[in-house]
Amino acid sequence: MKRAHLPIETLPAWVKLNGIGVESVVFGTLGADHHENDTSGSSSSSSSSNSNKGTGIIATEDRAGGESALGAVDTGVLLKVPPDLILSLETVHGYAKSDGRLRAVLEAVGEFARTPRGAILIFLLMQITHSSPDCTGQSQAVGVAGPWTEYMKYMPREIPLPTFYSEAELELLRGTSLRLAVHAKLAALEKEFARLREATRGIDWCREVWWGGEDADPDGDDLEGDGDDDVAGEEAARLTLEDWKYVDALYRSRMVDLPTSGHAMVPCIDMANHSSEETVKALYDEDAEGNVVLQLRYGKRVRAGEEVTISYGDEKPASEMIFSYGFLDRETADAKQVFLDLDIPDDDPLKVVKKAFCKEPPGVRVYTSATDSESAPTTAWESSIIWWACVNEEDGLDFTVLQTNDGGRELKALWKGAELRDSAHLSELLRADPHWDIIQLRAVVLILERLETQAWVLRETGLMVSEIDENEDMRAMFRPDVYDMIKRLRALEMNLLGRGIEGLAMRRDELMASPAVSQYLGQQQPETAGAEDVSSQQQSEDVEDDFS
Ligand SMILES: C[S@@+](CC[C@H](N)C(=O)[O-])C[C@H]1O[C@@H](n2cnc3c(N)ncnc32)[C@H](O)[C@@H]1O
Repeated sequence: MKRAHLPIETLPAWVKLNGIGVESVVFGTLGADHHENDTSGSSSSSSSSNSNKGTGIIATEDRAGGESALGAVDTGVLLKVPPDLILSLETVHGYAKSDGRLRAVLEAVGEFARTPRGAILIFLLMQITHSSPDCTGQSQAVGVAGPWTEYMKYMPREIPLPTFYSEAELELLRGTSLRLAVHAKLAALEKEFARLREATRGIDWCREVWWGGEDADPDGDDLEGDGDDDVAGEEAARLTLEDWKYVDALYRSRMVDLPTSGHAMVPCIDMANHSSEETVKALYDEDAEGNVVLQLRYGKRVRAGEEVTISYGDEKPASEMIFSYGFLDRETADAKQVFLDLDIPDDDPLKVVKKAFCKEPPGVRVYTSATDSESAPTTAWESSIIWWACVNEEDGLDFTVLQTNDGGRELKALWKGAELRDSAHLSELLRADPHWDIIQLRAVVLILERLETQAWVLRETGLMVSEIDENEDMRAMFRPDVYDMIKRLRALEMNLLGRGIEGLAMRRDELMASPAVSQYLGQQQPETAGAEDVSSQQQSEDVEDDFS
């Protein structure tokens, strides 16, 4: 669906009309590296720059948060957005009270519309539809237009999130933790969009405006049984998966978490770009009247012409910054976290029941646990599924089916007779078990293998990246900003994996030397050979067999 856009220079009129308080700032287009006192509005994208920042908030005069000037304290308030403009689960349902069309769509999608993301995405989609050049003459049919219908025209034409990467750019993610996340997200978006279509094509205006009118089959019946009805409908549809990806990307990159409104979008506040804690100037908050304010931090100064930034969260991993916001700060020196998929092996006879108990996503999180300027950062890992993967019936894990009072049946998991509540409870009991070192060693070996595989893929696909580096024609297939950023992500994640592997290998060696493990390995030898006869070579092979 085509979208309507307005130049950012016309935003002040919208701001005034809607009662937003603005003090000492303007909205403007920025280059990637906007410098102090630079209001040139350039949008340079030199090779040393980060991706283009788009629109931002720029100070028009010198201000100092919390400091006294002429006897009055500067509260540092730069923007004040009234509560009725906040887009949250509650306000979307508020709009729906006086807009039957919106209400019908929210009702049709059911549970999804009772989440902030679901309600807001549908609302945004309706605003885009209202002003789309594709729907001229039909906007009456789409329900009530409001301030957000106009505000949507100031949203970026393109959003640099990975859900919009080309096939070639997605290939560059191979070996990074972002690849898994992006593929899962794309699959989820496709599913959501199919459900939206299914749920709303029975609504007259949706069928007419979104799904291609008569070609859209309201009953989902394919009378000829050749699948053509659906295909024809999809081809004629004005609303496409790209539109759904667009509203999802808007929400992801502009959503704020407010103390009372919860997950919400706030016009104008969402024009604030990010900078790291050292250089950040402002923060957002809700005041006593429910307004959302953008405010200078206490003791922070801005000078006229300088960009006013907020922090999107300095603790966020590199992959998450790219996933949610589409950029990676130049100063980022650590991936901070890598999440890798890791599951119970298929040949585990208890896999199905174990998975019924492990509610957490099957994977392992490797993260930087401590940093100091003196030594290399240390890493740690966390995984719930690993404890289910490491123990079996012969160790003391058991599953049993109990008859409930109402005649139903309930599956129970037990560790050495004690009923298990969840993964955390299993891990707690394992830590207190006399065989803890042995179980731990199995976990460490499995995680080490997973990290080594990931590092291997990253290294192998790194060869492909080196080839692209050497070949201008190949490089032309990528947007320079995206190419450069993913190369940095690859290097950061390789560094974190390397540190993780080193730490785990050391831990494996420590555990192998533990008396409990030596004794256990001794017991695994044929009776003729005493534990002392087992050479270290043999022991290491046993560990490979027993612990992988
Ligand atoms: C909340 S919006 C900020 C307003 C946005 N620049 C616009 O044009 O509407 C977040 C988006 O701004 C961009 N952005 C914010 N801070 C950035 C930075 N430090 N470097 C590059 N892009 C940035 C990213 O595209 C991000 O997804």
